Amino acid sequence: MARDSHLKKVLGVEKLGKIKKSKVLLVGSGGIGCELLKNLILTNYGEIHIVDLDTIDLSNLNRQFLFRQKDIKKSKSSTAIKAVEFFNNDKNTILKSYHGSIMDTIMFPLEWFDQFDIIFNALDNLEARNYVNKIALFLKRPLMESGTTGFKGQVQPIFPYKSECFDCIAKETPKTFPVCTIRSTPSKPIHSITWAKNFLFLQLFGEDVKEDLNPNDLDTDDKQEIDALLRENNELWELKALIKESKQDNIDYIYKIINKIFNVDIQRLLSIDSLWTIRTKPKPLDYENYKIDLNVQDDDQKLWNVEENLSILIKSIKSLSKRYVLNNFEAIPFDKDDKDTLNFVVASSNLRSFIFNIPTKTKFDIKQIAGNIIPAVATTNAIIAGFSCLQSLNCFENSLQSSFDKSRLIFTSQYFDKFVSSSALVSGNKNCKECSIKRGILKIKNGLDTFILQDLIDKIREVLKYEEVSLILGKNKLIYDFDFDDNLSVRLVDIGFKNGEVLSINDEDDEKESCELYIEVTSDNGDKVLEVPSLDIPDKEKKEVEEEEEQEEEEAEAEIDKGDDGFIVDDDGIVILDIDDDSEEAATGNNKRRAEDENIGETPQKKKKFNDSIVSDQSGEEHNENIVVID
Ligand SMILES: Nc1ncnc2c1ncn2[C@@H]1O[C@H](COP(=O)(O)OP(=O)(O)OP(=O)(O)O)[C@@H](O)[C@H]1O
Ligand SMILES: [Zn+2]
Repeated sequence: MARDSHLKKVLGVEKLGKIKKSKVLLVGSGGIGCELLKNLILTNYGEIHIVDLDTIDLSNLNRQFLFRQKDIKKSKSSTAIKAVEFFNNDKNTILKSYHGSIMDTIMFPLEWFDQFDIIFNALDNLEARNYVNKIALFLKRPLMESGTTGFKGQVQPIFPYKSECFDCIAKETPKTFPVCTIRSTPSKPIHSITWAKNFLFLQLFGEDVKEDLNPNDLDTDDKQEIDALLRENNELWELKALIKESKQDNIDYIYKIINKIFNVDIQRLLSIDSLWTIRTKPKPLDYENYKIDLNVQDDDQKLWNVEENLSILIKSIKSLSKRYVLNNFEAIPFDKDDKDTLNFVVASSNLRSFIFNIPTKTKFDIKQIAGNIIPAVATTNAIIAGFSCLQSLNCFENSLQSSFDKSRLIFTSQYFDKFVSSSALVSGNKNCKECSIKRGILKIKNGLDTFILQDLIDKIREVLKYEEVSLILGKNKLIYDFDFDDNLSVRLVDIGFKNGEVLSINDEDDEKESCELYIEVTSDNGDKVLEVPSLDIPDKEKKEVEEEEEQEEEEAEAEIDKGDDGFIVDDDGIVILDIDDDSEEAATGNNKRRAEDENIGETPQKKKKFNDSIVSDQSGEEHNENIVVID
């Protein structure tokens, strides 16, 4: 009761009344989700449904404060709602949990989402975030998007078709390196680690498929270098054969492997003069000069010397080979928590770094890098969840415009003099593939196995006023266009129409905008229904004129309205975070190697690259001045 009167004072009777009547969806009950669930209950939201696909793991307990040791292996969402009963002792809030992926269209069809007034995302991956963003667009439902990575965090209130959506700003893609940098001319610790984890380890203990190296993919025009790489590839295949035949009491094969990788291959690279005109030459490593001690400690905080790295590498190869042979040559996956795989990567990457005169790293550091770990900070999650809840209160304004005006994008960073900053919401990106097009629901009732594609196309022409269309089902299945009419008399069910699929409609004459329809399949004992929504699809030209007018209006408004609303406003002061900017821009001409060396990029034609998952910020979002988010 005390909470209720306090909330009344802070929020006002009217707003609190609306909150109490609201039903909201919380997606994810991990680091942010646990905090957010508590906040939403303490704000007296009427009904909260929480979805998570996972069970509780020991590593969650340090920050997902609703979970205890006894809960390990239990469903996150149901455990979370049991734990919060303590805050919900007046039963003010109705709670419901679901164990499953939010992208499961059978468990969570669009009409299920439709019951919610606000959606909160507390997810850790791009795919699910993109999916929920799309759902919010279909239903025009406010979405509070949030994410953290270490000290960095972000809350993005999304008002579909009014503010930027989650996809309006391109997300960082995993960082990649040219094959040649990794295989021939590494210059940073990350290059050595990527080589050890994504090349050497896979070659020796990965899937039993010989890597098919295509010279066109190599980002180099140097014939000698290409020959060296191809030869190295074949020889590695032979080394794998050595491992397969290995006998545990004889480790000569390990010395052969080490000699080949750290000596013979390096000698071969050294013989290619063109590589070393401006670079420091690598120094081949002769293992015979070092004393091997198989009892050496693999201390994770200390930098290992060459002898220690060699000894630990030998030990790890020995142990991995044994596992490989015992398991009938089944691939061993790299796992940061698997001592042998991690030691292999640490020691071999450090040895490569010694050879190429690159600083070495501790096991602790390499584990973070190779395991793609940015430690989650409980406080950042708590702060971001707090802001997500606070921002949701703006959904209860009397107009969408007012909700938009009051809401802020919130950022946290690792800079303590600017730990929190915020900026106003902006309109959606006109070129956003998600929110620049119209959306609606295609209702198919009792007729999935009756209606044929021709029926649907007739309706599309009649209702949406397209003349000639092309249709794509799901991500990329072309089911009809001007030159492809094979499906016209095929039943929708046989083409692949099903509940939760999305149908993209494009104008073959390129006069009208495209649109997307969510396919909703239902059945009862009633009539057969095939209903295309009327969407008023704009003409492309007309849309452009409207957009220009809109932009002029916005600019005029921005001139007048320069006030702030009491938040910590710091639009100009948004800090540029440590995004590594040796990104790969396009360079022209054949001089690929030089372009890369001078850090001015490389050719856009390059196809094969090593994927470095480290700095990938998988679910990452780039915002304003390179603020990145996730978790
Ligand atoms: N498609 C999805 N549907 C439902 N829940 C999801 C989906 N994808 C991710 N999640 C959940 O979102 C939550 C994100 O929380 P968090 O970022 O703290 O991750 P975590 O898996 O709990 O922790 P960590 O990744 O650090 O071990 C997780 O509980 C995860 O299970
Ligand atoms: Zn968008």
